[in-house]
Amino acid sequence: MAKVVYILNGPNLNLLGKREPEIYGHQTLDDVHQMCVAQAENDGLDIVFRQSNAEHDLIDWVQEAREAAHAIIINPAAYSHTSIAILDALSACTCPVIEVHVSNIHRREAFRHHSYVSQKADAVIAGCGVEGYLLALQRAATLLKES
Ligand SMILES: O=C1C[C@@](O)(C(=O)O)C[C@@H](O)[C@@H]1O
Repeated sequence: MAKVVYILNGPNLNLLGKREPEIYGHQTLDDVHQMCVAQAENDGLDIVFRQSNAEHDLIDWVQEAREAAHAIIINPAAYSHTSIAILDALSACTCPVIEVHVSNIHRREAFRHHSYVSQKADAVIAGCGVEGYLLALQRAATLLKES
């Protein structure tokens, strides 16, 4: 049976492609979803791809992934910098967690430099544009092959 990777996206990522394209690029979240489906197929992985602007949805989905996923890829967006609750939910998971940021958060405003989620993440990918999602999937596939 194929291993399952949850790919969770936080607030405002529904506006990818329209929002600050000079920072986040021109590809939409739907494009990212399609790219991830194609790569996951190559790696023999099943993906669950979701986005919400609500912190509680992300927490509920991480709790769901705790039972259902073999790995979690998460772009918590602005909640990276504020949400101890998402960190706690991820900390309750035993599967690999990979954090993705489209932009290089370390080259931006100081308030973006710290991510609570990074404390739990096995890997952090930032500044690779939406390709970061594919790199995260590649890493998840490697970790799942090793396990
Ligand atoms: O919404 C986002 C997107 C982001 O997570 C990124 O993907 O680069 C970076 C965050 O600082 C920001 O709040």
